[in-house]
Amino acid sequence: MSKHAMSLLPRWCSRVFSVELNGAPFYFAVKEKHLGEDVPRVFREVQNRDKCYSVLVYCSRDRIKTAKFYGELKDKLLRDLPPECRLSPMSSFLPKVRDSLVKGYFLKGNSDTSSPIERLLSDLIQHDPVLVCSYSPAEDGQQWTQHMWSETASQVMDVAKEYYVVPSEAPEYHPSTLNIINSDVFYSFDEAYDVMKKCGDIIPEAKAVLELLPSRVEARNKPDFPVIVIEGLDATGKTTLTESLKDTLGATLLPSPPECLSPWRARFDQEPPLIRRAFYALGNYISADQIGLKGAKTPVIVDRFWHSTAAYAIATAVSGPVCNLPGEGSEVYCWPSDLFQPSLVVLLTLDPEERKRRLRNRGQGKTDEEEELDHNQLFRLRVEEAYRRISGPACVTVDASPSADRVLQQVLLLIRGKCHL
Ligand SMILES: Nc1ncnc2c1ncn2[C@@H]1O[C@H](COP(=O)(O)OP(=O)(O)OP(=O)(O)O)[C@@H](O)[C@H]1O
Ligand SMILES: Nc1ccn([C@@H]2O[C@H](COP(=O)(O)O)[C@@H](O)[C@H]2O)c(=O)n1
Repeated sequence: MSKHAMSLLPRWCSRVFSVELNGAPFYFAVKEKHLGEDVPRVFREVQNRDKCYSVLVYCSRDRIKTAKFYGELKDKLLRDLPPECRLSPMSSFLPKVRDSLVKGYFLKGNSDTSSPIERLLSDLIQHDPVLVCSYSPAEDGQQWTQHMWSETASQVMDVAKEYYVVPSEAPEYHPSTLNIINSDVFYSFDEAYDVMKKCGDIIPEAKAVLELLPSRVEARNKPDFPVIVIEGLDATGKTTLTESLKDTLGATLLPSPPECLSPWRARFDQEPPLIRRAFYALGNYISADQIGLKGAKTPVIVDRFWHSTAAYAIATAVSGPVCNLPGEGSEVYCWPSDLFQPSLVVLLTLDPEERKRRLRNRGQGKTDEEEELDHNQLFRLRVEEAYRRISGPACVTVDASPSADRVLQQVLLLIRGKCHL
């Protein structure tokens, strides 16, 4: 067994395992002795002929490689596994222990597919950073056991220990919340920069992004003029409002991510969350630099900023209903201490049906995340709630359903109240 896999073992019996079936998580744990507990739900409906496996990707020191490999693993499994084999997202974590989450996949096959599945897993365990387990009924035929596989110099064996699987309670928050900090959301320039720098060897575009970054964060003075950020889901009217604010206030309008990143955006949108989110986080620091420059001469209006970066990242990392999000007041919602704080952040909200109507009328292409917003009402609710929970500055919500002019007047009132313009 590799030394990385060994490091997962000392607290193996304290770990909780989660398998996501049709979007709902099922939790189980393992025990060395069986004390008459139930069979976990995820195994209850498994037929006698079925066989189950887990493939967990343990985190090597190279986070970039691990993140890339996790995405590639899914493609490989989908491509090489027999079509009858069912693949579900899986994770394992130590409750309440930060950064303890490891992700992977749960496979369900049957006696006809077990040989090709096992051949593929044997190959994986010898070449890739994975920990493989198989699950089978215990001798009494009532319980299920987990067998951990181990690779030796020449073969793969289901070695080590046999554990019983038992039901486990759902954690208070979604397990993904354990790893959000500095993997999905970056709280300092240095953390995001570090990821982008390490990408340089495998993603040539990363070098071009690094060259665009300001040399020193917070190097500029605080802007003399107010800086107003407009946030909201797509088609809530940000572009319409920011254009009007620019004209009415004689302000400078800055889009986010900044225009200089446009050539690289589609490239980074294809990358796993660690890399993609580092790209957007760095975009905010470039915007902050531009804000410092322009804000010395005019008020500045920014179309999206940090709220968008954090809210979309948190809402994507966590699945299921809004109650799965990290609790209100969690450090996950804190503003990065080294990032410029705008004078006012306005969040435009809109009834989902009206938003869809505006999207249809506009008739433009949509990004995958925008498609997701359309199809997945829970995702939309999680993004909106994450927006509301971010603090330092918190956003002020404005109903965007009245006419464009009424929305403009409403926001001007807020700006005049808060920014003395
Ligand atoms: N208050 C409003 N009432 C009715 N229609 C509006 C209003 N504001 C904007 N629209 C229309 O809704 C559509 C979406 O608006 P807009 O492009 O400003 O949204 P957005 O938030 O910038 O979207 P995205 O983030 O996807 O760029 C446009 O066709 C726009 O003309
Ligand atoms: N500061 C920002 C701005 C945007 N994003 C991400 O971009 C997507 C929405 O942008 P649109 O141009 O389509 O409005 C969304 O996926 C955000 O995650 C960001 O992260 N930070």
